[in-house]
Amino acid sequence: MHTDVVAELANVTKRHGAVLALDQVSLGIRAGEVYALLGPNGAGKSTAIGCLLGLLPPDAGQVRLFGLANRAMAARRRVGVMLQTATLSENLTVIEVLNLVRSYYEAPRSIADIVAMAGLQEILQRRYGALSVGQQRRVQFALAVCGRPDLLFLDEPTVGMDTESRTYLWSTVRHLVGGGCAVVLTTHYLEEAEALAHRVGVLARGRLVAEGDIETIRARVSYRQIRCVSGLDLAQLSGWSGVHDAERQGEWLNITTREPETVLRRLLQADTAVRELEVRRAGLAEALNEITREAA
Ligand SMILES: Nc1ncnc2c1ncn2[C@@H]1O[C@H](COP(=O)(O)OP(=O)(O)OP(=O)(O)O)[C@@H](O)[C@H]1O
Repeated sequence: MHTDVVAELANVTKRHGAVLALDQVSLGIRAGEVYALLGPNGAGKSTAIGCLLGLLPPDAGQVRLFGLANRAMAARRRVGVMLQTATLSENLTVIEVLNLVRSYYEAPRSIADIVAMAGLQEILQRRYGALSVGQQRRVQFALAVCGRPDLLFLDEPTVGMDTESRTYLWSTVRHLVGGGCAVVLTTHYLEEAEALAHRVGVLARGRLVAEGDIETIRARVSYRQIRCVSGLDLAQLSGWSGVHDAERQGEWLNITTREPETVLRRLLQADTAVRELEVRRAGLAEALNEITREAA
């Protein structure tokens, strides 16, 4: 085991009735990293988080936080959580909610720090229940960090947030992680995983089917995308050797291939007027699709 692992699932299996939600999953989250847990709906991400947090007892395997049993108070004190649902009193103002939750901790962050970290300046005196979804999300983030956690769980943290709030939260997360905090992130915004994650774990049908940094995961895709402006006939092009798929968007051609060199040579010969040529590896989305398809 890595010495700086702060949260760990070791061979964890968890069933919900007949559904095998986690199938012998082992993973470890290290201090100072963002670990993104990705995968399609129903893959087992929330179940994995529930097990790590001690909300769901595993049927088999071990769960440890900071090397301790995850229900140990000494471990739980060091954890901050922002789940998808939060039950907070609608009638309290934001500052009242913050002060209430701060009172649970021996050495909470100062109000000024929390306000700056979550961008709450404008809404401190507003009633929580009257805030927009994105504003409530910012308050929930503030509550998750107010006890100075060493391990932070962010479950779809930026759902409902506008672009500016999202970017703001990302920069705060980077700052926290720079200070040694570990973050477990689940998100369906792959842009968010690409922006934040040091490592990614991909769950599919309860199994951890891939793990590594973003580049390693992206490298699992064998396809390349060729994009260019060309007047070539789509039907003809689709029949070329090496072309997996081809589509036209106005004057643009998008070609998917596993043999970019072969296709490029022929393309340049067939159309000497080709412009705006671009070849790229498929993105994280295509990689995840391919990985979960293989797993199925
Ligand atoms: N309380 C429950 N009772 C029965 N089945 C459940 C329960 N909770 C989860 N499941 C099932 O376990 C599997 C894993 O669910 P889980 O919520 O962990 O997936 P997820 O990856 O978090 O999905 P999503 O992206 O939709 O949030 C799914 O098939 C789900 O239907």
